[in-house]
Amino acid sequence: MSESSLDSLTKPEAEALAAKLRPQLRTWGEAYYSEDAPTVEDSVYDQQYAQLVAIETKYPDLITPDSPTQNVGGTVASDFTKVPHEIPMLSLGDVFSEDELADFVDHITENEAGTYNCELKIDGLAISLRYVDGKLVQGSTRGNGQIGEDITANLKTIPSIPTELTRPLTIEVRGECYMPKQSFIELNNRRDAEGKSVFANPRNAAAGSLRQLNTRVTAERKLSTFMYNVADYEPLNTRTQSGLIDELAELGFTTNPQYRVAHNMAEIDAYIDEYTQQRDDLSYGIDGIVVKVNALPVQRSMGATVKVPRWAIAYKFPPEEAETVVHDIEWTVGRTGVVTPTAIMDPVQLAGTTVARATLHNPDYLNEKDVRINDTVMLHKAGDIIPEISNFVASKRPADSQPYVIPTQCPSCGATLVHLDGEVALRCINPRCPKQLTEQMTHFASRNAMNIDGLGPRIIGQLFEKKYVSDVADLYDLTFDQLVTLDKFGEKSANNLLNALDNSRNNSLERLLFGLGIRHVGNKAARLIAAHFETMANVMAASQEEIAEIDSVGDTIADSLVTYFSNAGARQLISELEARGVNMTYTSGNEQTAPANGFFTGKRVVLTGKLTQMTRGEASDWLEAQGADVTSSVSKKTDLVIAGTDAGSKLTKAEALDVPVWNEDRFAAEMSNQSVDGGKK
Ligand SMILES: NC(=O)c1ccc[n+]([C@@H]2O[C@H](COP(=O)([O-])OP(=O)(O)OC[C@H]3O[C@@H](n4cnc5c(N)ncnc54)[C@H](O)[C@@H]3O)[C@@H](O)[C@H]2O)c1
Ligand SMILES: [Zn+2]
Repeated sequence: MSESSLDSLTKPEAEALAAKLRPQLRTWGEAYYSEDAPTVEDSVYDQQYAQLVAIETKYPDLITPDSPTQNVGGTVASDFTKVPHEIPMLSLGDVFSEDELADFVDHITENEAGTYNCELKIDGLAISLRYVDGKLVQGSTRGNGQIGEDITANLKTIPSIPTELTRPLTIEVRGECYMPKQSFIELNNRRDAEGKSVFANPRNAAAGSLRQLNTRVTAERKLSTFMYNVADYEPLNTRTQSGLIDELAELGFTTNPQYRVAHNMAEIDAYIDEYTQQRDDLSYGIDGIVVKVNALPVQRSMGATVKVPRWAIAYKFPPEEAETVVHDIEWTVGRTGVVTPTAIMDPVQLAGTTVARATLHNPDYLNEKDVRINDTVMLHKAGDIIPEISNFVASKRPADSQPYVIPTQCPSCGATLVHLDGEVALRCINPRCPKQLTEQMTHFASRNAMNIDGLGPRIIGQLFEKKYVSDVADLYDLTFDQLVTLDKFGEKSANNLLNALDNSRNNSLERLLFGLGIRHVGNKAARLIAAHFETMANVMAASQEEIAEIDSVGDTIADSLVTYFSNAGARQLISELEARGVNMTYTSGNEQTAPANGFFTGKRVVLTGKLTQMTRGEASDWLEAQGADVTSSVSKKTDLVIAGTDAGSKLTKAEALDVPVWNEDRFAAEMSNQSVDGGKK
C-alpha cells in the first residue's frame, strides 16, 4: 500500500486493517515456515506485509508484540531438540526498489562513513554451526530467531560443512543452507512422477530436506552451504565483513566468492545490475542482494531491532513476469502411470529463457488455478527456476470460455484414470499401457538399472511401433536384421546395442531389481534387498516381514515388492528374462566393475569403530566395488579412515599421521551420492 492510499485511512480504519492483516500473515507464515509449503506467492505475502509495516510506522502505538513485524518468522518443531541462540538469528529488512535502497545507504553514510559489502542473497535457509576447539559440536536452524532446532546429524551429511576447522577456534558460524538448482529440478520431477506435491522454491525444498528425522533423506537431497556470518567476531583476525568471508574460507567453510566491497550507491547499483543479468547462470537460486556495512565494529555499534540488523538490508529482485496465451493442456503418462498436465503456450521470454510449457502438476492444482484453453496467463519462475503460471488474466478471458474438463481416460491407452488412496495425482493402472511400457523400458535400460548403452526413448518408441518388443524380456530376442531397419540406425549402432544387451545379462541382481521399476524400490533399496536375499528366487519367495526386517528397507517397500511379485504377469516376466540368460543372482560383492576413476578408485581405506547404518562387511564390500583397497591397519599410506562410534587406536593413529577421517554420516552421504549417480564413471 502506498503512503497516499494509507493516508486516506482514518486511524480506526488502519487499526482494523492491521488486525486483519496480522492473522492472515501468520497463517501464511505457518504454511511457509512449518510445512515448507506456501499457500500464496511470496509477492502476495510481501505486499500485505508492507501494508502492515506502513500502518505500524505511521501509528507506532498500534504495534502489538505478536505482530509478524516484531518476530523472526519460523517455528520450532517438537520433533527436534531445542537450541537457544544466545545471540539471536535475525531476519533482514528488505527493500524492493533501488530508490529505497539508496535511502537506506544515504542514512547510513550520513552517520557512519565507510564501505559496504555487497553479497548475493542465497535462496536457502539460515543455519548456525557451533565449533569448540575447532570441532563441530552442534548445528541448528534459525527457528524463531531465539530458539532453533538441533539438526546436527542432518548437517553432518552435507559435504561442504567441515567437521573440523583448520584452526582450533571456538566459534559460532552462520550462513545459508541451500539446494542447487539442478537438484531442485530433479527433486520436483521425481516428486511429480511419484504423485507427490512439489516444493514451491529451493528455500522450502532445502528446509524440508534439512528438517528430516531420517538423516539419509537429507543426505540424498544434495544440499550445500555458503557461510557468511559469525555470532561474535572476537575469535577472528579480521574486522571487516569482506575479510570475514575470506577468513571463513581459510577455516575450511564454503563461502560465496561473488561478494564485492562498494564505496557508494553507484557501485552498489553496478553490482545489482551485474547480478540481475547473471542470476540465471548461477547454479543456485538468489532472490536479491544484501548490502552490509563492511566494518564489523560499526555493525556492532549500530545493533539491531527485535527482528532485523540495522547495518544490513536486502534488496529483493522484482519478480520477473511474462504474459502469454495457453493453447492446449497436454497430459503425459509417466513410467508409474501418473498422468501429468502441462500447459502449452505461445513462446515467451522469461528471466533469460524462452518458455513455451509450464507444468500444472495435477488436477487439483489445475482446478485451483482455473487455467483454461485460450486464457491469457501471467508466468513467473518458481524459485526463479521453474516456469509456472501465476494466474490467468481475468480481463482477457474470452466470453465463451469454458472451465477445463479433466480427462477421465489415459491419453495413451484410453483406460479409465483413477486416484489411488490419498494421492493428488491421476493414474493409468493398465499394465499394458504403451506409454508406460516405453517409459518403463527406458528406465530398465537406464544407467543405474541395466545400463544398456544406446537404448534410449527414441529407439524404444520404434521397437514398440514395429512390434519387435512388447516387454523388456523381448529385448533379448532382438536381431541384427530387425535393428538395422530402425530409423537412422546403422550396422555399427546395431552391433553396439546387441553387445550392450548381451553384457547386461551379466548384471548383478540389484540392477535388475531396480530396473523392474517396482514402486518405492529405488536403487539403494534394490541393492540392500539383493545383497540380503542373493537370488531372485529368494526375493520372490520372501514374506513381507522378512523383507521389512532388512535395515532401512521398511514396510512400504516390503509391501510394494510383495504386491508386485504376487502378480502372475510379473512372475512370468522374470522367468522369461531368466530363460534369455539374464543373471538372477547377486554378484556385486566380487564383481570387477569398479569405476575407473571414481573417488575411491585405488584409495587405501581403513574401517574402524562401530557402524550403525550398515555392517562393516557391507561397507567394505561397497568400498571394494568402488575400487578401494580396504586394509586393516593405519599407516602413512592410508588415504582415508572411516570411523564409526567408539573408534580406538586406529583413529588416534590416523589423527597422529594426519590421515583424513570421515564419520559414518559423511561416508553414508558419499555412498548415496555415488549410488544416485550410478557410480561416477
Ligand atoms: N509465500 C508465503 O506464504 C510466505 C510466508 C512467509 C514468508 N515468506 C517469504 O519469506 C521471506 C521472509 O523471510 P525471512 O524473514 O526469513 O527473510 P528473508 O529470507 O527475506 O531474509 C533473511 C534471510 O536471508 C538469508 N540470507 C541469504 N543470503 C544472505 C546473505 N548473504 N547475508 C545475510 N543473510 C542472507 C538468511 O537466511 C536470512 O535469515 C519473504 O521473502 C517472504 O516473501 C513467504
Ligand atoms: Zn494408459
